[in-house]
Amino acid sequence: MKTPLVAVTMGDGAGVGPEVVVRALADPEVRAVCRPVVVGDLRRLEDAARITGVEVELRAVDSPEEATFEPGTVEVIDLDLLPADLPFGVLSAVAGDAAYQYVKVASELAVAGRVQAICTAPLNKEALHAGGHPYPGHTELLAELCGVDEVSMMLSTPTVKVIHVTTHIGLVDAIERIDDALVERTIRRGDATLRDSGLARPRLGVCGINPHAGENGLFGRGEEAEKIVPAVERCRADGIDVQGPLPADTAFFLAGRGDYDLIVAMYHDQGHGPVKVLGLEAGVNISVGLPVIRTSVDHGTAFDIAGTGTADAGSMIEALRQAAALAPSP
Ligand SMILES: NC(=O)C1=CN([C@@H]2O[C@H](COP(=O)(O)OP(=O)(O)OC[C@H]3O[C@@H](n4cnc5c(N)ncnc54)[C@H](O)[C@@H]3O)[C@@H](O)[C@H]2O)C=CC1
Ligand SMILES: NCC(=O)COP(=O)(O)O
Repeated sequence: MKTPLVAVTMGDGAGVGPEVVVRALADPEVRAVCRPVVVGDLRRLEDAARITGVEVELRAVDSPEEATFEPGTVEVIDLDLLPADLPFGVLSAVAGDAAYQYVKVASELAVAGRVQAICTAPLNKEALHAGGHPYPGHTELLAELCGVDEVSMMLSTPTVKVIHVTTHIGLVDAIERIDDALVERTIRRGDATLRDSGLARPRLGVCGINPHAGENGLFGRGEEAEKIVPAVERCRADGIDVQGPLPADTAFFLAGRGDYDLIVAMYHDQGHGPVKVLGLEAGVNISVGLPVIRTSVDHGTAFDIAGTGTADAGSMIEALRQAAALAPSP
């Protein structure tokens, strides 16, 4: 049986993306579960292979259909957008624009059904903006490229999974944006995703916004009662096994203990903080609500170590595995 075709975007060429891509695609376990085609810059990937000491042959192809997936070979749709002397670890508009172009090509391939999933290496949001693409991140960019209004970010680790009600907006704006309808849609999206992955009755815990989930009105301005309780009640009435609002720290403690399959976090750092404590290699970012499968590393461009050959490819390897697991049959 054929494994899924996965378009792997190289991310920001000045970051660790090229290094984690070549490392991950040389991993026999990854190659056993998917047929990867990189969308990026061939020369940059050759630099990364040299720096990391990974022995692979990099080969340009025009399309996924042309790729042969021979062992020891990594095939690349070479957009050739980066200057040969692009320094590692330095933010640039040219690398930000290139990162955008890789995602655009990968999403076109996925929407057309020519690959079964996208797996993204990290882009730098400031570089993306400098390159003329003012998206908060991949999630919002892919939503637009795929013609979808709302997508949720899920972080998946073996210990805990988190879906976010809001992500890339300021904290004051996030609290303003959260309402019961958005909380309800996020709970339903998270529940459906876990059911699709084979869990018959996922157990969800929903975080409050304020410390101690407001402690019955002691902290905050009643946001839990207004924005979260009605959503939880409607979902429970429909048979979803969801509890909350819970104090966020308690929610994560309980999830770590095994009481919940999925935590619903209200804002970016509420969900990301606990996941990052588990280690960079543990986390995979999954976009929930796109018409295509997209997974990603859960770390950034790491400009401080880019070009040194020390970047850990664990998150990229796990992101590729999960892309393959979630992808429809080719
Ligand atoms: N999926 C994506 O495209 C993501 C992109 N970003 C973007 O990356 C940029 C930099 O973000 P930061 O907050 O500095 O986080 P970062 O994850 O790039 O770096 C934080 C720390 O983790 C280390 N680190 C990161 N990845 C590593 C790896 N694979 N192996 C070993 N060490 C690693 C770095 O060296 C640094 O010390 C920002 O523009 C951010 O928006 C951040 C997260 C995800
Ligand atoms: N903190 C995760 C992150 O910023 C990644 O976002 P995205 O690029 O996957 O939208």
